[in-house]
Order: sequence, then C-alpha cells, then structure tokens
Amino acid sequence: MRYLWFLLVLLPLFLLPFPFYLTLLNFFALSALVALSLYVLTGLAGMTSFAQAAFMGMGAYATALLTVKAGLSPWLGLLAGLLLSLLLALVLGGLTVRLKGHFLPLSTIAWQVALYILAGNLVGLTGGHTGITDLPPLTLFGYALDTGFRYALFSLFLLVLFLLALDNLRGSRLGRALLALRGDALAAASFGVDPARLRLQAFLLAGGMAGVAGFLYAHFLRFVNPTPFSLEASIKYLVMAVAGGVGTIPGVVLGAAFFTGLEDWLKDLLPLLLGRQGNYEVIGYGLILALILLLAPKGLWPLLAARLPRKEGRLPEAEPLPLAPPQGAKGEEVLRVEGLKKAFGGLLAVNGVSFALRRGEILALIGPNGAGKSTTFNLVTGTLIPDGGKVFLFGREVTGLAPFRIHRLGLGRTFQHPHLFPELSVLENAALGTYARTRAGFFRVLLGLHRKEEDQALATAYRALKRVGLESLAWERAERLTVGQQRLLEIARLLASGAAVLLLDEPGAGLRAGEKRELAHLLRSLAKEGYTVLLVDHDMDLIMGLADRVVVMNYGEKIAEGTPAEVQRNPLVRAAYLGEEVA
Ligand SMILES: Nc1ncnc2c1ncn2[C@@H]1O[C@H](COP(=O)(O)OP(=O)(O)OP(=O)(O)O)[C@@H](O)[C@H]1O
Repeated sequence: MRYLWFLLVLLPLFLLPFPFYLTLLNFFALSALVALSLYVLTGLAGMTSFAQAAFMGMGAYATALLTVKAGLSPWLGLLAGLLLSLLLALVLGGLTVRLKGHFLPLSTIAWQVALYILAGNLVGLTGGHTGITDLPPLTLFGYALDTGFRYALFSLFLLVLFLLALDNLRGSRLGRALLALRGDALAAASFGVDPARLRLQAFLLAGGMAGVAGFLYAHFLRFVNPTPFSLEASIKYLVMAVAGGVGTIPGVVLGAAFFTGLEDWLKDLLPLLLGRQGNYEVIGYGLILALILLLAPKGLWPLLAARLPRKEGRLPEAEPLPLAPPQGAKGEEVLRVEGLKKAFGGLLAVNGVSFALRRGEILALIGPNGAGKSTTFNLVTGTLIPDGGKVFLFGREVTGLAPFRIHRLGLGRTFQHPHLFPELSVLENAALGTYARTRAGFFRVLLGLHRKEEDQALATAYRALKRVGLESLAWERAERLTVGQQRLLEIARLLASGAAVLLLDEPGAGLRAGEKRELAHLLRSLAKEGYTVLLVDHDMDLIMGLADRVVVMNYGEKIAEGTPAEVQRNPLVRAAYLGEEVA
C-alpha cells in the first residue's frame, strides 16, 4: 500500500506538455520535503520550529558556494549542505530541546531571523540580496536535470524515498517513542526513553531534510538569495503541514500540494481583486488556515481519513521476547531504600524512610493523604532526586539516576493517572514498553532495516496484552478503553518492558469492585512468577487482601511495617487513620 506513493513520480509524465505545471510540481516536491521535516518535528516529537527555511538556506548556500565559487560538483554541494544543516541543527537543537513551552519556538524564530539577516549582509560571501547566480544543473548518470520535466522526476523520486523512510520511522520504536514524548515526557522516560537525546535526533533529521530541500531548490532555480529562506517562508511550511494534518504523512503531503497550488492562484487573483501589486497571498494563507483549523482542528487529512475504511491490524509472526523477570534466587533482595529524605522548601515530605523488598513479594505503601507516599515513589523511580538516603536495585546503588536509566536496570512504574497515548493503538501502547529492549537507531529505521526487531516488539506487546487479558482490544485506540482497562494496559506495558520490579501508583483507583478483584488476582499471579511489586493505594480492602507486607507512612515518616494484620492492630496506625488516641 505504501508503495502507492511511487505514483507521484508518474505525475510529470502527464504534465509533460505543460511546463508551467511542471515548475509547480517541482515547487510542490520541495515544499513537501520541508513540510515533512515538520512532520518529524511537530507531528511526531511535538516541537515547533520556525527555522526550517533557515535550514533550507544552509543547504542552498552551501551548494551555491561550492559549485559557483569553488567549481566543485553539485553532489559535493549536497554533502556540504547536509553537513551544514546538520551542524546548525546540532547547535540549535543542543541549545533548545530542553526548553519548555514557548521558549523553543521563540528561540527558533530568533535563529531564523538572525541567519536571514546574516545571509543578506555577508555580501562578500553570499552576494547579499542579489544572491549567487549561475549554479550548474544537477547531472545524473550523464543526464543534465536541466528541464522542469527531468527535475520533477528526480525531486519527486527523492520525495517518495523520504516518504517511505518516514513511514518506516512512524512504524518503529523511535516513532512510537517520539509520539510518547510529545504526549508525556515523564511517561516516556519511565520506559527508557532519553527525552533530550531523542528530541535532538528528531531535530537533526528534520534539519537534514530541510537542508536537502534547500539543495534541490538551489539547483532547480540555479540561483539563490535570502528571500526564500525567510521567517515568512518558515511560517508558510508550518501552515502547509498544520493545515494538511501535521500528525500524518499524507496530511503533510496534501497540505504542501494544496498550498503550493493556492499560493500560485492567490498571487494572480489578489492583486486583481485589490487593484495593486504586493505579497498579499500571506493574508489569504492566514485566513484559509484559520478556516481549515476551524472546520478540521487536526487538519484536512484526518477529516478525510475518518471516512476511509479502517485497516485491520495484523499480528506479525515473530518470536516474542520473554516476559518473565530474569531468574534469580527466590527471596533475594531486589529493592532497598535507606533513610530517604526529601524536603519541599520547609516541608519534610519524606523523612528518613527505609524498607526493602524481596523477590516475589508484594509490598504496599500506605498512609493518609500527604503522608509522602507519592514522593517516596518518585524518589525510588528517579523522578525526584533525594536530599538524603540511598536506593539500591538488585544490590546496585541507583540513587539520583535518571528515570530512563533506572528503568533500564529492571524497574518499571505506572502512574496515579494512567499515562497512555490515546492516538496509538492498544498494541502500540504496550509495545512502547519494549523500547529499552530493542536497539534499532535512526539509520536502521529510516532504511527499513528494523522490521525483524519491530515484529518481535509487537509480538512481545501482544503476549503482554494476553497476559493481562486485553488481547481482543489490541487494535483499538487506547482512548476507547475504560479506566480499568487502561490500568491493565499500563501493566501490560510494564510486562513488555521486561521489568522485574513493578511500582504501581494507586492501581486500584477508579476501578469497580469486580475490576479490583481481577487486578488483585493478576498481581498475585505475577508475584508468584517472580515479579516484585511495590504499590501505593488508598483502598484498604484491596491492600489487606493482596499485600504480603505493608509500610505505613505519616507526615513523611515510616510509622509501622508488618503484615496487613499486624499493621491493622498497630495503635500508631489506628491513630493516624482513625484519629484514635495512642495509649
Ligand atoms: N512538588 C512538590 N512541591 C511542594 N510540595 C510537595 C510537592 N510534592 C508533594 N508535596 C507535598 O509533600 C507532602 C507529601 O506529598 P505526597 O504527594 O508524597 O503524599 P501522598 O502520601 O502521596 O499523598 P496522596 O495520598 O494525597 O497522594 C504533601 O504535603 C505535599 O503537599
């Protein structure tokens, strides 16, 4: 099905008698390439860049300088353009991917404007606003790509290669992880994603793609000046992607096609309507974007796609990875917490808490509201860094390690409110768990060399869904699950990750009585298989029937520890919960 994209390469054949439309087709291919870079950045990773035209400029100027001023081959120009745009992405990404909220888009605007001004002012190097003329045509296998027809064949072929590569990315561990990052970086880190690194890689890929588009642009027009690489151009590409549906590949292509045609039409129409010349098409752009987003908030393609029949999911035939925790001696200590401390300002949220868990044990952490349970949880998982005390996992100190590192050592967590990704299928949500157990990097994924591993990841996810009883919903979107099913899916994701120690934050919250019984049954059978479970919950019935041992906290301190029956009898616990006087 995805190979249907190759039909695009046939378009120039139909338009052969119409040179004007061949030119438009070339502009479409170039725009689509830049807009697709925004699919990676915005659609997948959830970052907004207003600097894609600047990356294009890098690609264009690098090849212009090398070919015109140094007389080198355009293919060396492509290499230089790619390297230069990657370098810019490394610097810009390195400085900005950790920024939150509006700071990232704002800083890309600053870079975009600065580079545009630089291109205009470095007259000696770039020719200023006059630019660099007479770039040589590209030649391929002895053929000069010096007509609109030949160039369109080449640029569309390249576009299709990128489309297939991005389709590979979407159906891979990296695509899922990027989508997860967009939704919830904390959850993504909890199953082993290094957010800053992955965001930077997305930035590099997007920058490189825009650089290639710049190279194509330069050798198509055989002339470069700063105008096509301005902030306005960057906004235009963003508009294309967003209007078409930035979260989908066909949407971005549709947006690029729609706005390339529209721009041309508006350029002719608006001066006629307004009675004077000028770049009024930007106004038209804005109005049409507003209209599209009003009618189709996710863009044009999702609106159309909702009417298409849904594809049936297919389970790959692959040997799943084992779910069971790595073998170890029964009863060995797996998690130890020693004297943990955490203060928020003057408030001691956790004050010297210690406990340990043995393999196959279920330990419940309970206490009244504000006792410090969630904070303890976050200290163990690495989400918060303790002010004092130590955490050991399988005998190894992990105090203060980043959550994704702690996860990779075998500790997985769920959240108080299920952190799932609604637009992914149930199977894909579970497959996110396999992220740290799989290896394919960007190169392998883009070239489609990750299939075997991907099949294995999906088979593992399916096995995990089966383990918790959700396999019949594998191809549903996660947003359609009930709360109880969402909690089970979070557990399936943990199982798929191969974690041996499961930290469950209020797994019973929001569940009906029957669902709670099923959950307790599942957790008990997991513990029998050798999983170790630490859970926080408020539901005393659930905990008393489930936990082997209970640690009770109050005002940040551990006030009791023992079997459920022991702690229930403990006067300090009764005082904390029921306000009874301690004798
Ligand atoms: N990020 C934070 N900044 C400031 N104070 C915090 C922060 N997180 C928790 N606290 C405070 O620390 C104390 C312990 O909170 P914590 O969430 O760990 O308790 P809890 O036992 O999990 O409570 P609950 O059962 O209500 O979830 C509370 O007084 C809370 O207000």
